[in-house]
Amino acid sequence: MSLPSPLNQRTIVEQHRAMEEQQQASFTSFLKWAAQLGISDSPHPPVSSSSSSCLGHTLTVANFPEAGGRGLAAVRELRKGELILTAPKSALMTSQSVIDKDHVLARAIKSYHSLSPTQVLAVCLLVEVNKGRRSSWYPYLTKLPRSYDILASFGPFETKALQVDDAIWLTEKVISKAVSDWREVAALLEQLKLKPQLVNLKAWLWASATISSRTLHVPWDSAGCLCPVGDLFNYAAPGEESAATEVSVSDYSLLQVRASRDGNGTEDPLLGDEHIDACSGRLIDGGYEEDKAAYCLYAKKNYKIFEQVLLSYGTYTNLDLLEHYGFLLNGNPNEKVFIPLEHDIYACHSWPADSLYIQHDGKPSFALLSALRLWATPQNQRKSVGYIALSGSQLSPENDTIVMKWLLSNCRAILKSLPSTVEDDLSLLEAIGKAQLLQSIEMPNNLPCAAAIEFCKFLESMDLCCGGIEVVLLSALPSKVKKSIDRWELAVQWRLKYKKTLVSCISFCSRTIEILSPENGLSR
Ligand SMILES: C[S@@+](CC[C@H](N)C(=O)[O-])C[C@H]1O[C@@H](n2cnc3c(N)ncnc32)[C@H](O)[C@@H]1O
Repeated sequence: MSLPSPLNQRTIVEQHRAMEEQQQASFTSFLKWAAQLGISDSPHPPVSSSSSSCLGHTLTVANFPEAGGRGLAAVRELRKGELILTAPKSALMTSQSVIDKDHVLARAIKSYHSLSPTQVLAVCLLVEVNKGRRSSWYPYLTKLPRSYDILASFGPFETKALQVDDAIWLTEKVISKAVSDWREVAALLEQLKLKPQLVNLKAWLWASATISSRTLHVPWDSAGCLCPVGDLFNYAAPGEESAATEVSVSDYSLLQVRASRDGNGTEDPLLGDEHIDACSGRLIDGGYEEDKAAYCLYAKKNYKIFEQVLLSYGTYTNLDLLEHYGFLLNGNPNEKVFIPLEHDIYACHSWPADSLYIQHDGKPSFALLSALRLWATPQNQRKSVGYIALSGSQLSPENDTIVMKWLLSNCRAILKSLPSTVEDDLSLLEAIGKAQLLQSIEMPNNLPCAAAIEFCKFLESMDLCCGGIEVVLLSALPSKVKKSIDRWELAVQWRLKYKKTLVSCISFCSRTIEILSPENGLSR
């Protein structure tokens, strides 16, 4: 196949422009609709709901290709702690608000007591989508993404591309949970006589991903709420903003805390806590405020005009971000790399397993270092030095050398056991990026062996034979292939970050061993 001719390229550009204009017009009417619901970025919203937009005083919708795509930008300088968006309770889409207005759904759902709050909200969402233009949420529903890249949407090829057992295990677990959740609601969806395309697994995955990646926490429903416009804020890791401000900001999880969704919606005890700004004595990101009967969002830091205004949905590793939101961060300060630990390492301390990891900068976590120091101590001496290790202090240079050597050789062994190297992954990402940019898949002839094999396997998994093809235009391919390329890229990016952290750990251990060596005079 050949690349588009200049004439065809012009037609594509024109089509694209026409589509953008159409989208802009529909967004303008969406923002007007939101204003009518009482959503506003002004601390003093107009009394009548005749405003032509809910934005413009503080925020505007903008595109940030490098940080989340569609998001919200400041239209003026914002001060930390300033109210930036208010959405009254009536503008929040919750299970209750949908069920209250739909008697058929209310009657049907009564017989399904065992469904979790998240399942109920997903059913409500599908019911509203099924209504089409008749739904009072229609302007909002049409602005939701058509598909998501969260782990539950990964296919077998993309799952395998994660390469690391823990990540593959988690992906398989979330996929099978999504399938079993769907099976549990299948009878209800049938009973509600939704259109066939809304009762299948694909639709269920879409609804669950919408909830996973967009709901805000509300105190009365552990499934959270969907907040038009309020769900357009992209994510910044908590703590990132403190570098730019004087007061350190506490970590308040604004979007729904995921742990609370697991099981039967048991609340996370932290959710009851209000995380208060040390200066203003007020919620930092925001939350539902009973006295105002509204969801109120506040600037987490000072913003310059046109800067993207971000929220911290919570503290997440890159795997968590992929699981719940379908993206990952470069330089995520909360990244954790877990490595396999032998049983006797666990047996000699009481640190929780999830505290034993390698940090994003390659250093072992406080607990991992402490646990390894104890494990590297002869068993009969552990009791007497236990408190020193627990306090984070070095037991001896020799002990630390053993620990660093253990870590170093384990990181090396893990890297060796993985099917591709850092260099392979970098080449693969370049090839994937080129395919996305040129909108065509071409098997590059200079790929390293492991990357070339994977590229070929991708083509085969998409039923695009690997051997004979030269160029396949993405625009001519089903969206399934384009989505798969995006997810494959995420998987490669994730495993590359994992490997880079192990490489940093190896460097850290080598440097430390060097410093501790007798030649440096630090050994006793
Ligand atoms: C609450 S929505 C934010 C608005 C979203 N960009 C949109 O267009 O509707 C959360 C989703 O935005 C994207 N996102 C948010 N923050 C991001 C970031 N820092 N980098 C990349 N994607 C991000 C992810 O797809 C995530 O699931």
